[in-house]
Amino acid sequence: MAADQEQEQEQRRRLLDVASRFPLPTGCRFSYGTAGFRADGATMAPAVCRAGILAALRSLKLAGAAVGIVITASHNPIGDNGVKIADPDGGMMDQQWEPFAAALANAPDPDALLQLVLQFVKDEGIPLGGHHTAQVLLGRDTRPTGEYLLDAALQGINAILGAQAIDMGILTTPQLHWMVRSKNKGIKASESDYFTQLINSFRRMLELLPKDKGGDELAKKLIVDGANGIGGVKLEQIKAELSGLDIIVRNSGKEGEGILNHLCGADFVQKERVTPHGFGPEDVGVRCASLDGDADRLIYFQMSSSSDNKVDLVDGDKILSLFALFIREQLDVINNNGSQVDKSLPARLGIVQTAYANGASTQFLKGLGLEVVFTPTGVKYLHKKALEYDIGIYFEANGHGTVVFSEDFISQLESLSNDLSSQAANCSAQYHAAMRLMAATQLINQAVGDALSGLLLVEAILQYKRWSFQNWCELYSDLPSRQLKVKVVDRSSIVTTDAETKVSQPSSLQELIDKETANYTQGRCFVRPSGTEDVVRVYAEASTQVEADSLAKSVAHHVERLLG
Ligand SMILES: CC(=O)N[C@H]1[C@@H](OP(=O)(O)O)O[C@H](CO)[C@@H](O)[C@@H]1O
Ligand SMILES: [Mg+2]
Repeated sequence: MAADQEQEQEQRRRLLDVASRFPLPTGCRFSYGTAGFRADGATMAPAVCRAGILAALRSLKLAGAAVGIVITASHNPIGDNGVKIADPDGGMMDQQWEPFAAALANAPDPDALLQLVLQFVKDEGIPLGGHHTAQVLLGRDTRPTGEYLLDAALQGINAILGAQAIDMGILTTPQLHWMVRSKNKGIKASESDYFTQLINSFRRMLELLPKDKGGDELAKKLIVDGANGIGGVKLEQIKAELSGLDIIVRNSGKEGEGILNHLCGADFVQKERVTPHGFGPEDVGVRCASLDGDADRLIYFQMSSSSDNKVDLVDGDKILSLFALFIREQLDVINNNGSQVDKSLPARLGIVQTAYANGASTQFLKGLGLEVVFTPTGVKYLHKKALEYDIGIYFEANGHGTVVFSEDFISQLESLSNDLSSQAANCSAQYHAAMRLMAATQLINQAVGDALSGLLLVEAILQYKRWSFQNWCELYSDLPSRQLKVKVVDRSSIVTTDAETKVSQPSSLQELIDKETANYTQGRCFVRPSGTEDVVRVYAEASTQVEADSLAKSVAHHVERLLG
């Protein structure tokens, strides 16, 4: 008993101590946004330290399962930084904990922080006091404030008795998520295990290419814009082992090559529709890809003319469409093979998009007979929805996305592959389709969207289909669209519904949007408060660029007038 009381005292002392080492500056307020906390890197230490406390508590609550912390601000400017927490399955932290995360980050003084933690552990039944272990894996990107913030996170984790922090080094966001997921599955979880899995499954995909299709070989050259972030660094490490591809990394993050996310990266190229820094006329006609600063976003592009720097863009919606076509094709081969009717693989395939998905992509996917559903913006919503299917494919237009397979589906696929491999059928189309799906489950990062693994799956599928960039780009034509940002006094005064496609408050705003939209052919427009910036976002689509611009502009005026 006395020992228990001592432990309890020690726990309180540690929490008070760490909170006084990272005081919250007056007037500072953190909100848990679409992807964790994000702000000027120099101001982030209190929030990151408290995220460390939170991650350790989360691990304690979940019987010591490993939880992850990534220190990154993704595509934001180099001066910013942020922190995201990964749950034991490798996905984003359970949303039910977000209010506590925000309250903890904003606790005004050490005593308030202690009381908050004590109340929370009581409510949640978390075994505080050092009798149980907790484990937190940490990773960070290449930002200059990363090391200092990593130390703040370590101090936060170490303030919880029984918690162990493991620094996994400088990583892409999806690498850390993959490590957390693998560790909790009891499989090898180091960086070299991650690379081996990617390289081997990519090789298997190429070994399974149809030999009899004919036609031109796909150009092997691929130029990757690494956004001067961590993704380019990692790709440089493995590119020599990727047979069948000739990868050139630009904006690779090497000293002197440029500034993180500045005039480069997936966010820049997708929004501006121009070439990133470091690309020029000699690259016309070459397949190119862009990653974002922490390599969880992927887009493709190609320059079509040397007279300007405009690009043809393949965004997340088209990557999703490519994955959907490929997976559906393999399922069709497996299930419609006349000679093996007894061997089928029933699978519910679901496509998950947000309101930002280009309307043409949704129409294309629905036209294929696929089930398409919508969630609010943010991977945490999309991923969760995708898990409801045997195979769930989700992407945001900006290039965040992945494919998830249910455990049940994977075990059925495994047993089907085993059955077929032991029969004369092992050279059949059905067997190859099953093997391709198996390789895809290994290649794609099922924890979270991953630009590196996504890129390799794209490349394998393009080779499988013998599609050039142009073939892919012409799958459907994007509807012209426009995104605008509006500064308002309080963006939280806008409340949305129906996966953010409608405004419920102020109600007069939705009436105005409807009235404006009705004036345009193929018009679609919605507004929502951003979860990462202090702005209201306006999105509009219409049959011409001029109309999309004009619709966005008139709705932005209404937002300004009502809330500015
Ligand atoms: C329109 C848009 O691109 N929104 C982005 C952006 O969220 P906002 O809540 O819109 O600020 O950042 C998120 C995190 O990176 C990303 O998931 C999302 O897609
Ligand atoms: Mg990112």
